[in-house]
Amino acid sequence: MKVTETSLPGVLLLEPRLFTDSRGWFAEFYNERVFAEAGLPSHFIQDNQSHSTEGVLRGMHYQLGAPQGKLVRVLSGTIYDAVVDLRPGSPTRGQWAGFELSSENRHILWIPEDFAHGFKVLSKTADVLYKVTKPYDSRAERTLRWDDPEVNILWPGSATPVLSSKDADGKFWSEAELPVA
Ligand SMILES: Cc1cn([C@H]2C[C@H](O)[C@@H](COP(=O)(O)OP(=O)(O)O[C@H]3O[C@@H](C)C(=O)[C@@H](O)[C@H]3O)O2)c(=O)[nH]c1=O
Repeated sequence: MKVTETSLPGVLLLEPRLFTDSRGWFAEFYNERVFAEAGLPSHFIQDNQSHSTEGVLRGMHYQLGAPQGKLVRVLSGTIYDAVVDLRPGSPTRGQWAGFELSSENRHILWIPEDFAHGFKVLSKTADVLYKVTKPYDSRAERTLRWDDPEVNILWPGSATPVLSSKDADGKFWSEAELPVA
């Protein structure tokens, strides 16, 4: 597994080793020992999958006071995955980073706790699978606006994304309840 640091400390891009033969390929996407050696959590309590059509944008989501670490990968299609650092005291708080994840590149994104997370679907459809470290808690759930002008995530594509009503009502950075130390 190749592990690459990103512009946001703690956010890691993982590339599993591919074993190719005449039948196709094989790869380990999660290995408890390898994750522990890389300093990543090796205990995940839930696997989630979502299926979306082109132009759908889900995000930017976080759980206040009950943060989840997320391990994100794409089973089919291509997404632009974006994270915003919300960590109290972090030198990169308020900064974002974006990554193209696809079933072709098989990249995996590790997102630590206290990041807002979201993605936009760039292919006809996309299936996204992600493991989380802590339980889902709808009361703790918060949405930061995908198009907040202060954070200013540069999403690919010009069309207005398809949003849930919850995400369309996301909070601007200036008014959002953010994690505190
Ligand atoms: C996230 C989640 C949702 N649900 C339910 C609640 C709701 O009725 C339905 C759809 O939920 P949402 O609209 O919040 O789904 P979605 O917009 O896909 O939410 C997800 O977005 C990505 C970007 C993330 O990072 C995830 O952590 C999660 O917040 O599924 C669960 O039962 N368990 C869960 O863990």
